[in-house]
Amino acid sequence: MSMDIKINESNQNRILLEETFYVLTKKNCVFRVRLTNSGLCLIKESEKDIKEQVIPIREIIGCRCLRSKKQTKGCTCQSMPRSSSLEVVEENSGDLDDSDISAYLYIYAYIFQNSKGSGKKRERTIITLRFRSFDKYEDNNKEAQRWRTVIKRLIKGENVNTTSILDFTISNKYKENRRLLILCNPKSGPGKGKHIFQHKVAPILQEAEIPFDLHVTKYANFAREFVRGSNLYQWTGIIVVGGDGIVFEVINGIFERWDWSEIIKSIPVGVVPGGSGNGLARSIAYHCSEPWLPSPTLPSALAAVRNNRTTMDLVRVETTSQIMFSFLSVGWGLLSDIDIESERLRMLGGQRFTIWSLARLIGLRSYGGKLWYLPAAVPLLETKDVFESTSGSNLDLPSEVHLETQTGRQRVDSWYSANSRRSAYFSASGSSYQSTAGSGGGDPAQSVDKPVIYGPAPQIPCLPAPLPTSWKCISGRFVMVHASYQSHLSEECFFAPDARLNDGKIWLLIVHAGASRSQLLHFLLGLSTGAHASADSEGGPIELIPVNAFRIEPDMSETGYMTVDGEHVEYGPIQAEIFPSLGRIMIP
Ligand SMILES: Nc1ncnc2c1ncn2[C@@H]1O[C@H](COP(=O)(O)OP(=O)(O)OP(=O)(O)O)[C@@H](O)[C@H]1O
Repeated sequence: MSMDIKINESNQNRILLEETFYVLTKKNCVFRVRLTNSGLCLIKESEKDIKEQVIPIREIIGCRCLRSKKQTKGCTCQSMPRSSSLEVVEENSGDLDDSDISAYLYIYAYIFQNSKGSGKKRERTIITLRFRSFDKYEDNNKEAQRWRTVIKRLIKGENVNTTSILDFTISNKYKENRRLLILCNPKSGPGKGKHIFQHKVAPILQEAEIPFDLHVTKYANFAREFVRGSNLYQWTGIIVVGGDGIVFEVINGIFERWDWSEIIKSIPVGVVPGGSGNGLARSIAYHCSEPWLPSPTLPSALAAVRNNRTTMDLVRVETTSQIMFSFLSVGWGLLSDIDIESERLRMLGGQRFTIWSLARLIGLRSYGGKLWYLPAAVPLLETKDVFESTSGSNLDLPSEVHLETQTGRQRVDSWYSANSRRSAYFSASGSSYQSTAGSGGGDPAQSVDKPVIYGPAPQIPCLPAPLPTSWKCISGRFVMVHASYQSHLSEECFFAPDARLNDGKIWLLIVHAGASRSQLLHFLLGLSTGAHASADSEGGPIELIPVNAFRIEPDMSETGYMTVDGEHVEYGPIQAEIFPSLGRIMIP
């Protein structure tokens, strides 16, 4: 066992490529740059000392080979000298400077740094390596391309050995085989979806040299129809730029395809937050210990370019008229009221929830009905990615580093197990269902076409059928019943602190009508920090219970709101069951 670890460690640190570079502006300063399976190591040797910094491969997102750009002649009356900053272009550009035989390798990294006060933060760093050891550009380019190929393969998670590097010649240079579908909602949140994509995501895709096709949604349900009707196999991933509503459309569009099981396994979904809630994007960042800063697009953009993906629990939701697959929440009562009624304050972004929470607390409502739930049998097992900080004495790299060589040198998927565990109760005989109403967002009263919903077969009795005695039942009045399968319902709502993307549990929060206003205020304030979720809540006025499935039967003499992933669905009986790890999601 320990032998294996040693072999593995030495493999991680074996030098794949090494080169010496010089900093033109600093005399007697030499950089030895090494590439190993675990990262890019910069060793700075000066007269005074030797310093070293390793940039882990997981912090590098891409690299590009470029040439220097032809200098444009300055105006004759120009008195200032031309800027010394390097201008580079693509190898095949008509604008390149033939007189410079150097090949430049630009390496783009987003390095974790502990900034004072604001905790962990990623800083963009560009390392420029100038290859000019040879007399001809072609030979220098050959070297730069070799480095590029090794770095790209390492980013993709491939294990590169020293013998294969010899094959990384120009004719065998790295070719990207990924292509992303971008679905961007221009109307999400404060209406900045397109801006976010152009300014925050596209530049990172360009640095990573990942091609993409951008489709801007034209109307509600556009993304759902697009996913349902397109040849998705031309893309290796789907990036959604928007809020949870558009993610809901994409996921349900997948389940409206007969080949849903193939698509859900092979094409991961990534989300770049642009909505007013952004519960999924926030939960992914939390799951991966990524810092969440005021404009939190970086973790999502990084997830889009990396090859990392993980499984995510999905929940099959059944109402009297439709079946849908949910990734975030099912709600009845207070939080759903806030979600739907605050729509009119959409322009305020996330603030709308806070303002409407206070309004609803003053005019508090409760709803009568029955709640059944099936408690989760197995306790939660937490798996968490930990970002290690680089050890040793750091170089404190600035945001740009220019270096150059010396001249003149010579799982068995859960839906299968779900099918095999089909209970004797469910009524549907296959795994496709016809909705009787328009499924998905918008006004539930508005009936559109009737798409077939495919997906795994249910494991619980269908909605009107009686439930087994193993289910618990509470009958009474509720301020709310809200279920979540993610840690965060929105950027500010830390709903289920112990929930993880794939913990296999639905976290059911029950607020009984007996809860006092001060308990409710305490509860609402605690939602932002997770303080509301105390360990021994069971039996109290506010309970948080992990379950596998639940059913709500509201008293139909009253009216109210019900939501699935923040989308309005018809008021009435509703039930939900977990399908652990059914989805695939991109993670940073
Ligand atoms: N071009 C469009 N015009 C009008 N509505 C659209 C358009 N594209 C998508 N939509 C609808 O906008 C709704 C809301 O979008 P989205 O979820 O992206 O933002 P949000 O509601 O602000 O965020 P969140 O769901 O996180 O609160 C979606 O349900 C979608 O159906």
